[in-house]
Amino acid sequence: MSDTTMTSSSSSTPPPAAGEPRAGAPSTPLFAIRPTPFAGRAVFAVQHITASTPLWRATDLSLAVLLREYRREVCAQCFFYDRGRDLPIRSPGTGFAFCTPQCSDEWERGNGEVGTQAWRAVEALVKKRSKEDGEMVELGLPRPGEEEIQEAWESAEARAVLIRAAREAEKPRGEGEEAVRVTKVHRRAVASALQAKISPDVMAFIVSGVVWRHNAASEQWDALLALADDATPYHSADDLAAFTRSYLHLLATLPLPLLPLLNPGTVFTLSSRDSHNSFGIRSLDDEGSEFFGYGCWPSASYFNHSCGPNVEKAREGREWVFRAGRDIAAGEELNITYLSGEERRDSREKRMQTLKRNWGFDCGCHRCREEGGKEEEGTTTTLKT
Ligand SMILES: C[S@@+](CC[C@H](N)C(=O)[O-])C[C@H]1O[C@@H](n2cnc3c(N)ncnc32)[C@H](O)[C@@H]1O
Repeated sequence: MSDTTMTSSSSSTPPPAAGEPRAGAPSTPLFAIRPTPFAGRAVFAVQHITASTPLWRATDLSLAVLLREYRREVCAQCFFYDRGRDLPIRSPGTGFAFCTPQCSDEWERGNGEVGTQAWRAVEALVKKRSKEDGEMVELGLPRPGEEEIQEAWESAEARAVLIRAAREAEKPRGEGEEAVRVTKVHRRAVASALQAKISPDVMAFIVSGVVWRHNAASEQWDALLALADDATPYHSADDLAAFTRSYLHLLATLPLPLLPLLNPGTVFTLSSRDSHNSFGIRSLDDEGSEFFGYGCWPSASYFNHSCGPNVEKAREGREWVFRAGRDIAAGEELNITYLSGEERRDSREKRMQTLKRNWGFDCGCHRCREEGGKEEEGTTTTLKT
């Protein structure tokens, strides 16, 4: 695979045959994952489940972005939030805050030495620059198509080659090894990447994903690859530009051991899986009105959405727990809701718009079909076994 191939990404194991479980998919005697006619795979009860039964606990957080504006108030490890108060422990090097020394230690352990160094490097460069625009996602702009995405990454990679060569020169040379020749052209490529406009939250997305991949076992990467993907994950041309710019900036900045993983293939794969699978990390009271950021828990990403869900989900620190919201018959599809508390009360039309805008699908759940007066078979189905 070339570094700029956007349609696939290397997996360490061959894809499973039909009917075989997917890497990282949840496995329990209570439910099974099966294909549906119109909504990809979904989760189906394989036995009668009584209300409140715990169904699944997702502990497999992969990449996560804590928006920069919340970094003093939300614990970077367990996402604890004290109604806007600054948290007691602050890591000046990385800019993250923690609720306890244990959370701070766990965060460092999870990121490892190289990961912690990477976050320090990013903080040092973001701190030097005022927060620049480019973080706001303008809605309603056309999304870049596959060709535009491919071209943007190819053009970024042409510059990346020069930056990589300049960074190679930082490596200590062994005896007899020829020194890398860095010319004006290389230095200009590095300087221009460093001067480009910065997008701190996009940078955080890439760093989180690349550090996670660096530390993850190959099965964890396979679990991410197994998720539903989005071939056009960028909201707008500006969003795509923020990604290619941040990629070059990070190439000029991150610790050398991360550079082999920092390539268009990996960065695109992270966006393509994040797009249809991330969960918002929100405040736990007030119906989640504060949006701190988002993260991807591969094992939690097999539940389809319903506007009248039968499964309740709740975040407990860094984990998600799923429980039956009511009695569920064997064969019924298990659905969560992708809508926030407020959005759930919206009209059918508004809910459908929100889901289309944020997730890119036309909701085919029972509630939407009933409210739309449609009789035909929709996308949410019952498993007939
Ligand atoms: C988190 S994934 C859920 C699992 C996914 N169906 C799969 O095959 O991996 C979210 C995607 O599932 C599909 N989906 C989920 N709920 C749906 C619904 N109510 N109607 C139509 N499609 C839905 C959409 O393609 C959406 O982007």
